[in-house]
Amino acid sequence: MQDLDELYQLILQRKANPKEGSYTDYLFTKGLDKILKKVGEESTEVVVAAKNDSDDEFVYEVADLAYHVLVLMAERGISTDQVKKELADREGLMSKTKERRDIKDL
Ligand SMILES: N=c1c2ncn([C@@H]3O[C@H](COP(=O)(O)OP(=O)(O)OP(=O)(O)O)[C@@H](O)[C@H]3O)c2ncn1[C@@H]1O[C@H](COP(=O)(O)O)[C@@H](O)[C@H]1O
Repeated sequence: MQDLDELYQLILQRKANPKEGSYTDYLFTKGLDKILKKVGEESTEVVVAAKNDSDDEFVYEVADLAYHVLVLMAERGISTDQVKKELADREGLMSKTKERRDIKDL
């Protein structure tokens, strides 16, 4: 069982200690442009899979995209905690916006 935080930590470990035969290491060695290309490709694959009937294929492509986004975050030096904080801040902001919308709709 591997959650996104554990996967991110493993990706950071690969960045700090390159491992022979590791695909993550291969991406870091190739650099930012290669990682961006993969994120672009995997995003398109998610869009295509979402239009098809297979949930398994869709889940597979979302997992591929999640992995490549985590590699991109590690390359850019952004932690999962920073994204979680952004989402948490947004939660407060969104509920305030909703309150304002509800008041306007009265
Ligand atoms: N979650 C993933 C993961 N998801 C996708 N991929 C790789 O992403 C690639 C996507 O397939 P593509 O056909 O698009 O790419 P490709 O033809 O293999 O490679 P390119 O030449 O296009 O770059 C595959 O090679 C997958 O193995 C992943 N590689 C590694 N992980 C995890 O990352 C961790 C570290 O793994 P290693 O880096 O292999 O040690 C482990 O927990 C792994 O499970």
